[in-house]
Amino acid sequence: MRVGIEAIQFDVPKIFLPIKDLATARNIEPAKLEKGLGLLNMSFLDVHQDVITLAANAVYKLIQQENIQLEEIARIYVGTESGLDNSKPIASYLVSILETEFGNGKLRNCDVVDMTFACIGGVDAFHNCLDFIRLNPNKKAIVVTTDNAKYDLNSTGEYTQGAGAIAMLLSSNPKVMTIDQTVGVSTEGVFDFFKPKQTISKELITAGKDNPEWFGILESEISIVKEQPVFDGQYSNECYINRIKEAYQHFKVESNQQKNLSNEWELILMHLPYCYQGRRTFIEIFTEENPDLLDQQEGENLKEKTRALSKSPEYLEFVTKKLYPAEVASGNIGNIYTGSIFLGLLSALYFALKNDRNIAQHKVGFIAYGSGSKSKVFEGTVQEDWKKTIEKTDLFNILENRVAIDFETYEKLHKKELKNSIIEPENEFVLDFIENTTATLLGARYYKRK
Ligand SMILES: CC(C)(COP(=O)([O-])OP(=O)([O-])OC[C@H]1O[C@@H](n2cnc3c(N)ncnc32)[C@H](O)[C@@H]1OP(=O)([O-])[O-])[C@@H](O)C(=O)NCCC(=O)NCCSC(=O)C[C@@](C)(O)CC(=O)[O-]
Repeated sequence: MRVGIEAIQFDVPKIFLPIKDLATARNIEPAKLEKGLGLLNMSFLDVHQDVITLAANAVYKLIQQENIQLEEIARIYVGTESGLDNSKPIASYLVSILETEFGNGKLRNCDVVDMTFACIGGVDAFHNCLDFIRLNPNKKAIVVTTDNAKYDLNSTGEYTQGAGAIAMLLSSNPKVMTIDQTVGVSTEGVFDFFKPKQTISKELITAGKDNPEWFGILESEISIVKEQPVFDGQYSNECYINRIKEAYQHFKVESNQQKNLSNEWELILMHLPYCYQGRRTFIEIFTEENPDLLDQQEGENLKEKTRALSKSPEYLEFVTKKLYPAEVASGNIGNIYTGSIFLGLLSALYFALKNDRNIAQHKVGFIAYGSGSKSKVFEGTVQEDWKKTIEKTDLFNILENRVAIDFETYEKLHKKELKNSIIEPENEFVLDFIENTTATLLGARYYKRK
């Protein structure tokens, strides 16, 4: 049976910080970030936004674009690692937001939930819903990924920040792409990047009561989830590489394909925690799959030869054809955690469309990663009708029309010091207020469309 992606949409903040401004302010050579890591611009949330507004905007656009009747949606599964509540999922917020717009009770029989496993939680929600459709081919599901990839100021994660949401309609009428059932997996329990509940003192909670970052904390409680992760950057890279190599091998075994898959795949879509992480990692697989090319490289040992191969015309041509199309949006947005791999998919398809590349019926490879850690590798096939839906997303024009903010504004937004929006919201969902007086609703978030 054919199941997969019928349509896709996205939402990102209308503001961004140019990476060279961050580099200058932090005394980092701009070339390191721009040429070394591939970073150009970084999306950042405006005052009226959070991960729920991003998710709601992406789903709203998907519903309008595809003229979806809410009653026909059997599932809304959210992948996120930026949950705003330890009990009530983002999916539940989406139900009330969408019903306010499209009619009360329309999602009463819809199964909704959030799934969390760092950046791979969106892929988990995606696979879960695809399996559901395989069992129920007459049903449809929406998978939403939404995250605010926020790191501490002055940390090595700071220049990899980003924010955004992706919404996908999954069905047995996959006009954009079919997704195969076989999945390669590699898992290991590690601490490369995580968001532990931070224990803080009662005094600090009282002092911070008016800080929106700590909303909803009762004075009797002493734990909060901090937005920013605890992480070890270079170790997380190591985990990323190891998991991906293992999942890739597992995929070959599971799918009975011992051939060179990277040759078979027309496009390769990887989780991109920053733009060039995919190309800096894939060289390891390319090396194993091209031993003759490796032998031709200069160098005393495997490490030196691999490095030489990574700069070779053959690898650069491979990167330009297969990896670069997915990098275009990433370099202009930053990490969006659970949505990063799907943003890569949208970017690659939009890029192919704009460059008149004929990719219908071609196979693409997905390589997902989530810290903690897990990688999943799987395949999809682009469908004949892919162009019509992808064109409607207007991806590159929307990115082009965003507004740059200066470094000072960025720092104030990061510290939540601003009260007024940088860009007045228009045709979008906004966080209206957070209840802070009624005891039984303390911390409840309310949204509206402006
Ligand atoms: C990712 C790191 C560790 C990077 O750390 P870093 O120290 O900023 O950069 P680096 O030293 O690893 O690499 C810099 C590159 O720039 C080059 N360079 C240097 N100077 C120049 C110059 N002048 N001109 C041109 N190039 C220059 C330099 O040569 C090198 O390239 P290479 O030689 O290796 O190819 C850091 O940004 C970080 O800590 N990020 C946060 C964690 C992270 O993103 N980890 C990635 C893997 S884990 C993951 O993907 C999961 C995650 C994070 O998404 C979370 C989740 O699952 O929920």
